[in-house]
Amino acid sequence: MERRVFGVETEFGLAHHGQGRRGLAPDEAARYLFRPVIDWGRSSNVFIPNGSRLYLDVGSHPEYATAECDDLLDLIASDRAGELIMHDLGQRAEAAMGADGLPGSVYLLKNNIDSQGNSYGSHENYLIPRTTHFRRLSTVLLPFLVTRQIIAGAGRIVPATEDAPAHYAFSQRADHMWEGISSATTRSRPIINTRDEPHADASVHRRLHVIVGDSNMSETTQLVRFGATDLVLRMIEAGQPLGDHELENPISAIRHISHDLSGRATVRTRDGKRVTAVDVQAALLEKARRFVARHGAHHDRVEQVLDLWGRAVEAVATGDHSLIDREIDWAIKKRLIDEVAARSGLDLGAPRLDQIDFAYHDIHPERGLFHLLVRRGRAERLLDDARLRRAITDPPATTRAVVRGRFLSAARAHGVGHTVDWVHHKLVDRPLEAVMVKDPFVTEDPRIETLLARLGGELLELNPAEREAQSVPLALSERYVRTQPAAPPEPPLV
Ligand SMILES: Nc1ncnc2c1ncn2[C@@H]1O[C@H](COP(=O)(O)OP(=O)(O)OP(=O)(O)O)[C@@H](O)[C@H]1O
Ligand SMILES: [Mg+2]
Repeated sequence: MERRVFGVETEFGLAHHGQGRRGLAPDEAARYLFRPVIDWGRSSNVFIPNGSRLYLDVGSHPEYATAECDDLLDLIASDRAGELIMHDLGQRAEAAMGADGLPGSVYLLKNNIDSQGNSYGSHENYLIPRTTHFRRLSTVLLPFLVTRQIIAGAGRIVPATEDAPAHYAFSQRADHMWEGISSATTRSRPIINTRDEPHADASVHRRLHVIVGDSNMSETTQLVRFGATDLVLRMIEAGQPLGDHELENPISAIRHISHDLSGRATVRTRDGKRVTAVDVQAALLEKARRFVARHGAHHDRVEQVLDLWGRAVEAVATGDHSLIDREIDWAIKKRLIDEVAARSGLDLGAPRLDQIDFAYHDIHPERGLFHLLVRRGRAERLLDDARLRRAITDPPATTRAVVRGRFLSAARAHGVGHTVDWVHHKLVDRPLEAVMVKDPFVTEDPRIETLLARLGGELLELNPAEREAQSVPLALSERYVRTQPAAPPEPPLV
């Protein structure tokens, strides 16, 4: 595909630590967290002006799904904006709890395992042509995803069991995946979910739903995670021969690989060979390099993706983690844990190191250890604060998220009931005029403008300072005000 749509959904861990008393249970804390969202949108499942979705399912893992992006940096910016939005909600929840006589601290973690061992996800979405052969997803993409943890894992201290001492693993999610490819619900945790909900023209496209990834704190790790996956998909789509690494048992392989930091653990392929994660990644990387040399780079970060992908594979193969310990989450975090362990004479089973593991994923910009490492120059960034701040309010400029953001912001300014999802745009009073935007690459739609024009009145767009000054979370700030009273509206069709 020349242009691809990407989206990533992140579920956050949530905890409340009470001051001088027990903290709130996570579901109660979640209710506080989403109070401004419900006040704003009358629901705990809303699309917001930047085109993304905020969602609180039953349970207590608030979710943010980025708007559709067709550019990797937009995707990373939108995902990082999600963290800032959650942090803003967290600070407000903390204040509201305090006002209700429940002082304490709200913790929001962008990781995948809570202290009870429950797992929650970071789901990737890739638009692919419907013609992509399913078989190649299992022979090429699945082995790529099973081994991708060595280049994009978030790392984790695994507590001691009867069989093994405490140790450091590549991945947070690996031990929590149960199937290879399946169309079952995401609850059964297939690595690739084939549920057919393309949010696009179903005769042309599929939405590939990848459940296996770890949530990343590091922007550079995200770049290699999404960028390498996109390159592998491009090669599959181009019909490029990529060898066959189909695994005999992807689920035992993903666990086995995660727990062996030497990268030398072997797993069996369907045709009886034994391969390591390094073998699989190095082979696909080499193919990708040749593919790019032949076809050219399709975006301006391709070289950076290939370079970092290469260094990550080399770091694991040689054990020289310093090649990536400012850019890849598992290595950034491991370096910190190793230093504290050495300085304090602790072994990996020590509770203090466990706390560091969690605190790395704390999204609080001052308290979170990943952010501290960035400030100390020990972790790289790709995007500046201004870009992240824009992504809180503005949709990515090159996809239909622009249309969604415009529609819902305008409908709000007009004070009319409306519903939207990834594809649909509807005014409650005019259900027959609902507009479906199936093409995720369009950025304007005359039917939407016609529909909005029927509401009469002029809208004035507020500038960033005016949006900041509103008393709601910035992500929920109004984009327009109406400057004239509405003309008597045209009667709806029904
Ligand atoms: N046509 C598309 N192709 C690829 N990704 C898309 C497309 N349309 C939307 N997306 C992305 O897919 C993600 C959908 O997130 P959402 O959480 O709503 O979906 P879901 O996982 O199917 O639903 P749920 O979480 O309720 O199970 C978003 O990140 C969005 O940007
Ligand atoms: Mg989702």
